[in-house]
Amino acid sequence: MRAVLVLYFKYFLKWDDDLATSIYHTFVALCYLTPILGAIVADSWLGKFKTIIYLSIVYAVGQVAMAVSAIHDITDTNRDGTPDNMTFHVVLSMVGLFLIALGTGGIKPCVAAFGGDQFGDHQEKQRRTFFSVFYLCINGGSLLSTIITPILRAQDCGIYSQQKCYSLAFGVPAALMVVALIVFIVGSGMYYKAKPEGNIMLDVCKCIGFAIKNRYRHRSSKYPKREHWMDWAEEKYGKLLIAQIKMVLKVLFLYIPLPMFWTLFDQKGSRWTLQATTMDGNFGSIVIQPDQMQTVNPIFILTLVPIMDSVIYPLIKKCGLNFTPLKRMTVGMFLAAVAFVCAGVVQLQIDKTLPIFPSTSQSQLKLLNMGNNSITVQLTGNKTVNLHPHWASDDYFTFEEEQIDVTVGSPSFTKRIVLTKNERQTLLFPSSISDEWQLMEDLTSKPQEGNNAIRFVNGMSRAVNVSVAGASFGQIQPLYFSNYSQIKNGRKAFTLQSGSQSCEFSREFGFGSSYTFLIPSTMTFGTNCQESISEVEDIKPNSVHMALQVPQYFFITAGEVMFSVTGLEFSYSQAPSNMKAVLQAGWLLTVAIGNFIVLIVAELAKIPKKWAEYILFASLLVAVCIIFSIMAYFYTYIDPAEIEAQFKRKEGDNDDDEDTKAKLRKVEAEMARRGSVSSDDEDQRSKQTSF
Ligand SMILES: N[C@@H](Cc1ccccc1)C(=O)N[C@@H](Cc1ccccc1)C(=O)O
Repeated sequence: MRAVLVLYFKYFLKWDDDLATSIYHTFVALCYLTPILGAIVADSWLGKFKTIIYLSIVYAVGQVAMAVSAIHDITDTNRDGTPDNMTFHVVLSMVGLFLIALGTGGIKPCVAAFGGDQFGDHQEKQRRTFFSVFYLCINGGSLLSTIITPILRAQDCGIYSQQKCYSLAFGVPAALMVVALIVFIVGSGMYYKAKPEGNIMLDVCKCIGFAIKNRYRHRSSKYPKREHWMDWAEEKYGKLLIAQIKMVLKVLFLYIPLPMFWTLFDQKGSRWTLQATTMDGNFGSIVIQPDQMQTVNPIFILTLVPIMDSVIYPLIKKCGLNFTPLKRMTVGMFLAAVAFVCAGVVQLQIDKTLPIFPSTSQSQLKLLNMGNNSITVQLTGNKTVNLHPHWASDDYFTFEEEQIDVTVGSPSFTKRIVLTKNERQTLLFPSSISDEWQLMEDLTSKPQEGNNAIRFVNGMSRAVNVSVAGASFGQIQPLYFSNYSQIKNGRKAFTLQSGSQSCEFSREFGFGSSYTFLIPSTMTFGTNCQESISEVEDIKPNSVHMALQVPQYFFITAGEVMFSVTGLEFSYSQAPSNMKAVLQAGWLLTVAIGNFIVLIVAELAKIPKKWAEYILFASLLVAVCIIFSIMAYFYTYIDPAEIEAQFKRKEGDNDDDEDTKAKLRKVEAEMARRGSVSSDDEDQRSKQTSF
């Protein structure tokens, strides 16, 4: 759905680029923030199973709302193919997106934690595999949707008029979501469903608040220190709750540096795609568009996750190395930094091929002879150029002056030309040099999105109409020129028409070039005018191949597998039983914060050299990686189920309260179900050094 969202905003709702991208990013950020709500609902009230079901319904309703909002016929009363009441479509789609974000919040943290719940403590390996499979599924879905949804959107549909079918692109995922929900409900009897234990988040907040207040009240040195600041809640709250809060806080503290990973990771969708627009995407029989390069990430995930799980990790274990989850995450961060170094190196190669555009104190000029005779042109600074008929100077001349004298032919004819600073221009010489000279504004940057910028100069004495599939250059007046039109890569056939006569010529285009085509006065209209048209290359096509981005995608994805898949499993295994979904949401929060940092960094990091920006990001991540590895060094892995059992047992011994004893029996039954060793074994106890 995300794959076509921006296009829906732009072409259906008719929003401009800025509004479309802002709403898109807000929606994505909301999708990673709402898990906090979903997790609180699951852990405190509904339990994970019911939360997944209810919020999947919310999600499906949101998706249906999106599909309905994209039916143009609903408000197309005059049947001209465009909606007549745009407010209806905007409001319905915003409601739809809000419901989807809310639904995502319920599903994402709960599915991961609910999946984890299905495994006992003796099934650590299987649980790890589950998190890998979970990740594979997300990426399989992501890959399929990026391929299928644009195809669905490209279909024409409608009752009164046929338009691009956004409703199908939103409707098919809605239908699939309903099917998935039914499958999930049908399997209900097969799942283990842990019961929620009341409003745990409220208890947690109250307990933390009390500990802080109590610590402040006893700040005087006459009170003995306690091992942990949370121990100041002991007067009012049970040891178990305090121990559980300590577990969560320890993990959350460890999460502080993690958003930096996602800050780099999320830039593959923005900076790396922009980088791809300055590269050549021709892979022989297939041509890759810049934004399609992003699919390399899920493709690599689908191959790297099984390789890591079945080859790399076992191999490392065989070598006798203890590759703990936190070590994996550290290596993952480091690999992401390597990916950015690769991106920097690729950028250096690209920079070498980019044209040198004029600085703020310079202007650049190209000369184009429209006439049928060679001319000699002399420019200020003793620059002399011979221009053949219908020919242009090879490159631009750079000037620091604001105006220059241009002298042509013999007997010579001189004109003073006023140049524009920071601009590129082309000076057109007509056949009869005493006629008016035209000055055209050229591009001072590569055309956007890997497109090619094309324009025509009409050297004929009659108007010519030029068109190409998907673009029209309009009617070009004699001895005048057209505006630029953006065309995609591939072979393009142009039709030139003057009165009842026409002719065609075609040409292959790469990525990111700019051409001026001259229609000479000598051209005769026939079936083919291929030979007659002169072309002037203003900006060379991209020459650094997009395949050079593959190494950076490989490293960032390898980093993602080590960091993200491990992080999901780590968040589950280190969370107390009643806060599993909450810690999953905490993990997703690091993704959300990373997304926000990207927005801030995009504004702040205005380094003129792009390659230096990549290296800066890589260095920042290495610094964060070092901080994280130090924090990880001091982290002690725990077995929350075992700790909880010990506390319950102790509470049960000291307490005659039936409720506590019932809770203890429940925990022990749960431990037995999970196959955990419920013993007083000293060895077991010593495993949890911090508690
Ligand atoms: N490799 C990415 C591909 C992707 C991007 C956007 C949406 C779906 C997939 C990926 O797997 N991203 C995951 C990362 C993630 C984070 C937290 C919990 C589970 C997975 C994503 O869902 O964004």
